[in-house]
Amino acid sequence: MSDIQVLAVASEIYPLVKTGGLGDVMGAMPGPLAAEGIRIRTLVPGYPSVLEGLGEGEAVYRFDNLFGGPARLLAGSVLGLDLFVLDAPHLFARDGNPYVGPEGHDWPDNPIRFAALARVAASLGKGLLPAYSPDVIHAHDWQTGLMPAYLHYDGGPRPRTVITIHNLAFQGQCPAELLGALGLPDWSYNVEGVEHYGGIGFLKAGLQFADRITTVSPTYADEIRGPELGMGLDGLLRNRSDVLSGILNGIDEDVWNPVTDPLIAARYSTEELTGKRLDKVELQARLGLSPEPDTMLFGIVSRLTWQKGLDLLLETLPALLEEGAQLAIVGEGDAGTEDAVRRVAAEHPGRVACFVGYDEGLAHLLQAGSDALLAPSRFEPCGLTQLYALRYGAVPVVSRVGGLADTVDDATPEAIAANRATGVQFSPVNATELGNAIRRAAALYRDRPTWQGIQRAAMRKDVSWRTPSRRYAELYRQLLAEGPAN
Ligand SMILES: Nc1ncnc2c1ncn2[C@@H]1O[C@H](COP(=O)(O)OP(=O)(O)O[C@H]2O[C@H](CO)[C@@H](O)[C@H](O)[C@H]2O)[C@@H](O)[C@H]1O
Repeated sequence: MSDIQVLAVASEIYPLVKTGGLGDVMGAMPGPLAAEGIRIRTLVPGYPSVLEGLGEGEAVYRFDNLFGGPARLLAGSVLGLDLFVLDAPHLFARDGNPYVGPEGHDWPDNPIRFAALARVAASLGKGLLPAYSPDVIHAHDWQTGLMPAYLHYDGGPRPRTVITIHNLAFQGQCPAELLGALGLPDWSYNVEGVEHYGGIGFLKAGLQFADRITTVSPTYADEIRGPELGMGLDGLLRNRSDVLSGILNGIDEDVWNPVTDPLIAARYSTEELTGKRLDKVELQARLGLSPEPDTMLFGIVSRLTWQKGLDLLLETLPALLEEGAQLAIVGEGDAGTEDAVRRVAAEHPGRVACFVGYDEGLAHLLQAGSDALLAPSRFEPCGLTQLYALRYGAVPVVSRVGGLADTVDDATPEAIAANRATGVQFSPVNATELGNAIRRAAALYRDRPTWQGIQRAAMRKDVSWRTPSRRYAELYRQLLAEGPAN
């Protein structure tokens, strides 16, 4: 079987640029997929951190005027990742977060910035570089949603297309007046085209025109077909049910491995957990929690948004403190939630601590040092922090939604007896049930042999890319077996 060439396009890729799980997935997928005969090259924006990581790169195309300024397409490889980097200084030469400016608001020209990215991906599918012709173009999230729409309106032969929803909450909506500026024809503005609730919907356009739609867990693939979690796109997703599927994320086992992790204080394995205790002491010291290695420590590392249920956790805090436990929070996000987290930490010195900001090393230490990892999300397409937690023996305590439901085995008496319990699940998602789950986890923690059994089962669980990469390879092969796109 010959290799399949896939052009992936996304606005993040770890380790060059990451604000959350999207970056991790884009950085982790190409390696395992290569073993399945899938060659992935990823097109990403030339943010300063990306250009710095790329070094020289080879200029393979020059645009005199790409959406308002000159640009270059660079090709190169970084740490085994084959990249195209869109060096468009008028769009991407901005420090800090890729999406928001220093005042914390979205960059006003985000529609143009990401239309340019999608346009270049589509053009690569239409022969921009004679030496490179991808079989499939795979878009990820709203930033790249216009790619299948451009190919549709360009007409003529084109590669097959896939779009993956990493988070339906972010849809990329902009005013209809931008249609021309985005390079879309007048007739694209209708409900069967790019129109979405009286504007232009980037993600909507992708979902409308991609040959296949995937999301990052089977349960989320079901949930988004319903009005509750469909976020206004459930009707479209129901109509396209025959091409929609859920493929779980895996983790990068080279980056997230407690046996080798250089970012934690002490390394450990399923057989030898002593190091984990040292990591807990280090985490307590780093965050200013009382140095109590035997006290149960709950951790959470998350974007601080409504999705992630931080407000529920703060409401449930009395239950956690009544159990005598400690809480470590690492995250950044909504200003109100950031303030609430700081306030709670100040009110409970030594018992609750937080780091408000982004710190990759601390995220690793939190996984290594926590006894239990909280993920009380209201919805969760897949979730990576509970997968890292499984690998690091930080027993996940999660809401039973999306990928959390699919990846954590609840510690029922039967599951414990059968040695397959790997965490604690709760439902429905509210503060009362979260409180009950925290109490249940604390009771299990006090029963040391049972707790260690759960920890070890968690650490042994396969959270690698092995199965997911087979599923993606199958998807690409099925798509190509259907013959030419036009
Ligand atoms: N303050 C901080 N400092 C350091 N690291 C931090 C951090 N806050 C978060 N992180 C890191 O960001 C990543 C978060 O990934 P998740 O998949 O859990 O959620 P996210 O909502 O970003 O991703 C979306 O996309 C992914 C990928 O498909 C889906 O799994 C998920 O459900 C969906 O919401 C983890 O690597 C975590 O350690």
